[in-house]
Amino acid sequence: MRAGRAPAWLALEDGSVYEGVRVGRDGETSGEVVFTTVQTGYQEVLTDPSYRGQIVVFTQPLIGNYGTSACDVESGAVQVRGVVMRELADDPQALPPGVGSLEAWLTEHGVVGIAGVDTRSLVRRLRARGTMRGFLTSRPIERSELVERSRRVPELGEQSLIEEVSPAAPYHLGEGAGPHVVVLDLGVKRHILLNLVERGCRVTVVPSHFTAQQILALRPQGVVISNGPGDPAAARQPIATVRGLLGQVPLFGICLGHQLLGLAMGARTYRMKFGHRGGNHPVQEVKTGRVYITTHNHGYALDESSLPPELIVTHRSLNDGTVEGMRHRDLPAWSVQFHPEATPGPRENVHLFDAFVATVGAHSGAGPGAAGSHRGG
Ligand SMILES: NC(=O)CC[C@H](N)C(=O)O
Repeated sequence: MRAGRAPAWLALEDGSVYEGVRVGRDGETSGEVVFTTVQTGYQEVLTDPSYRGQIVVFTQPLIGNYGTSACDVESGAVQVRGVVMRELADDPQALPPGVGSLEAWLTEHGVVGIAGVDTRSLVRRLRARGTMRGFLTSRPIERSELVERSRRVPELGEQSLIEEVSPAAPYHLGEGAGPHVVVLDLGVKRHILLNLVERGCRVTVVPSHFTAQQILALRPQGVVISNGPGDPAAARQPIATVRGLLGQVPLFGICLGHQLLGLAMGARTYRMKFGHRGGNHPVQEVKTGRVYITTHNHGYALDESSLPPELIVTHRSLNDGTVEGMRHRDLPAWSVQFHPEATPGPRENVHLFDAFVATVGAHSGAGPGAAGSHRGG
């Protein structure tokens, strides 16, 4: 990292303050401080709408070493509230010609960041005490005031994060000959949409306030309930929507969508101590015993003891036993807590999109989603 950078500070609600150097925009920001163990894929993380409201700490000590690209984004904006790293790779000579630097990209997107932080100690603290709220600034402020500001940050459940990332109006993608799939967009990652389009689906993306009736009126053959930010239990309208869709059309829930499927059926979610975020989480498929290395980004999970008997657990985390996937015993509805689109991360679960598209095809010809009754997506 180049010398002579301006200072910056990160304060946590437990009273600790980390000093480092400023990266990105001059200014201040605040949010829930979480860490991810991805080794590559910093742009995918920073643009994933599920991180809305959060300041992300990278455990990988060197960030930015392969620059930035327009393909590696999960949405049109940087979604995190702030970024924390050990070392920023900021030597422009080290990048191939034409490849932009991470710092220029962060500055362009108005992101406030800090580097030079002992991220190992910070992550150990977050693991020991649990996720905490934080305040990040490049302006010198009294230490007690820094900590006080971190304590004033609203909890995720008190913020309308889904509304911030969901589109204002429906839109269409894909012109393939495959099924018509509606995506309830609660902050969907771009690569979930691309996986559907690549499989020939005609996709209608709808805003988070769409009701089950509005969605069924579009005559979908399948519905994907997307990932998204915040506390799932606070997402009242989407929970009601999932309840109304269940049994009417095949459903596939991803991450937040998985939690909402459980909540819609009366299960409970809880806030995890420090969550799962990374590209290296082992998940076991219950039926086969097979272990997959998967991409995660969740701070909440379904309480297995609260699941109704109709919901069968299909996947569990090998790190801590968290429910990572489930299916409905009788209806075409299933979900995963991890990210099958795998951006960033191992692609070994993209076959779940094949399974969904095949199920959607198999259910066409009966009910409101009949292929022949589709009026154009
Ligand atoms: N990636 C997601 O969809 C995250 C879901 C939810 N906001 C959580 O943190 O658990």
